[in-house]
Amino acid sequence: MALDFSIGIIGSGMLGAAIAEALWRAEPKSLLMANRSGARPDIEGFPPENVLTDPQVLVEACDVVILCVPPAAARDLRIDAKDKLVISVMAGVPLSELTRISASPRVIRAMSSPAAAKGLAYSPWFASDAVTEDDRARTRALFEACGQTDELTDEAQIDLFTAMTGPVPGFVAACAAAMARHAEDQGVPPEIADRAVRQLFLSAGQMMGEGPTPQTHVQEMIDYAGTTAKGLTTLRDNGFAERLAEGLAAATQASRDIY
Ligand SMILES: NC(=O)C1=CN([C@@H]2O[C@H](COP(=O)(O)OP(=O)(O)OC[C@H]3O[C@@H](n4cnc5c(N)ncnc54)[C@H](O)[C@@H]3O)[C@@H](O)[C@H]2O)C=CC1
Ligand SMILES: O=C(O)[C@@H]1CCC=N1
Repeated sequence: MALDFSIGIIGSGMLGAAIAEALWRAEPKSLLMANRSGARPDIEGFPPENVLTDPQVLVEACDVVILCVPPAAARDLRIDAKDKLVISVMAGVPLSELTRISASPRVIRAMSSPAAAKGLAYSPWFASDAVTEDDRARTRALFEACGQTDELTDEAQIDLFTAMTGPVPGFVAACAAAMARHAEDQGVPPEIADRAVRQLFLSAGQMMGEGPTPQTHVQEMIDYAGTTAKGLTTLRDNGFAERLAEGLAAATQASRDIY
């Protein structure tokens, strides 16, 4: 679906600017942004006059409004968007609050990531009862311009994805950093460890973007019974998945507690 509707983004920080970059590339009918300073995001060809300082002026000019301010700022944000589709990508702000903030019954709570700028975000979303099929089509189109997207049937899972896919490179960076540190501990110069690990994660990301699932990749390497199998089974037997799950659960809980 073409972005044949007008879109406004309130908040043009790291995430708002990344989503705007993706949407601008998809040539929407119109794209406005609002922030407190009126500063223009660094997006090639984005007209400075499309950046406003009054969120309500933006709302009145748009069919779809995306809320992208910090969760703490959402407490004081009030717009009158009662006949608009309102989508939030804010961490931890519940669906019920979105109607209070915007006066719209047609609200969507979503998660996305700054990888949207490269068209690589994963953006799951959960819709209120009043959201129409037309709204759903627009939401899908908008998030497909940012990468991959899914509609969820359980709002609580948005907190899980806030932990898992909202931060990019997030938990994957933690794994890369641990590998680089191990190489350095074995005497590898830091710049070589850094280059090696970046190349590994770049190639791994591309290989896992298609083909077998990650679980299948792991099982295939274990079944191959070579050097990697020894390492993977050691990780498995020492609770790697369980420790990672603890980290994700803590971040998920932080999303539930933030607002
Ligand atoms: N940065 C990230 O990696 C991710 C961020 N998020 C969520 O996206 C939202 C924005 O995060 P960032 O872009 O990182 O924040 P940021 O601090 O980089 O930018 C916040 C933006 O909101 C604007 N703003 C703040 N208060 C405002 C108000 N009352 N009215 C209008 N504009 C206001 C600021 O001027 C700025 O443009 C947050 O709710 C965060 O939880 C979600 C996923 C990933
Ligand atoms: O860490 C954070 O709070 C933001 C929200 C989701 C990902 N990053």
